[in-house]
Amino acid sequence: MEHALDVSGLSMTYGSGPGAVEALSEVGLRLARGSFTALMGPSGSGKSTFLNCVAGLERPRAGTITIGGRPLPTDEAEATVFRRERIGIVFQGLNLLPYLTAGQNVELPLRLAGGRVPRDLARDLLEEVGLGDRLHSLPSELSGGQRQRVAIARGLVTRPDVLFADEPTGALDSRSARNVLGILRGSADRLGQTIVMVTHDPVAAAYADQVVFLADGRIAGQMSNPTPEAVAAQMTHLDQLVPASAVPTTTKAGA
Ligand SMILES: Nc1ncnc2c1ncn2[C@@H]1O[C@H](COP(=O)(O)OP(=O)(O)OP(=O)(O)O)[C@@H](O)[C@H]1O
Repeated sequence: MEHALDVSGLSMTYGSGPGAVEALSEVGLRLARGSFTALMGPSGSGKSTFLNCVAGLERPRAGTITIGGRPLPTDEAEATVFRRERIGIVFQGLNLLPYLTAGQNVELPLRLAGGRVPRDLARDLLEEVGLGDRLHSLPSELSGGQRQRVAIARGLVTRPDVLFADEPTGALDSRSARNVLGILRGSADRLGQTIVMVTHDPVAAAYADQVVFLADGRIAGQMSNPTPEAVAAQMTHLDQLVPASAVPTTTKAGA
């Protein structure tokens, strides 16, 4: 079966010599299409490094990354095009452009890719995230949670093979966070969108089909059908987990 994301032997080292930091060692992961995966682990365990590598923003030292059945290009220019067309990104640093409306922000990845922008696409996507009436609003006129929902709509606009989200609810109050998580859950269920979300929050992780745990740059465990209680318990025992011997291969819930 072709996976939405297939990563093997992913290793990443920062720096060189005695001060080198091995941020990822031999990480492997396979994700089924339409699956929603939470990536968790202690601070410094390699979560951001993993996301940056698989999203083509950083180049790993070793390993292969296949997205939607196609290898992530190693050439910088080709990787940029691949990322624009095949990968959705909702990262902290990638804020909305303040002088563009919500609708224009959503359309931006398609415009940058030089593609035709279907007339009602931005409105439809904003409706999908509950903001159908804010097409013409500037980011400054929206709440933090609403801005995050626009960022998700923008991440979905190219119908990417995988949507990567880094702490998408980190800065939100619990009501807005639930709203955003419900939208991610709905994108997986209704649109068949494959999602990988980094989070520190067991409640957020429980919205996913499965949780993959990282510790010291290695896969340290996997949990299907997570509950907040089970995730929290696992997090407190992460250092005692035996590293997973097989490559975690996730399936969609109930699949
Ligand atoms: N640009 C960099 N240069 C040197 N070391 C780095 C760099 N980025 C990350 N690291 C190191 O790599 C390791 C993994 O970092 P990473 O940011 O991926 O962890 P994380 O799990 O995302 O942490 P957090 O939850 O705190 O965001 C850490 O030891 C970190 O100090």
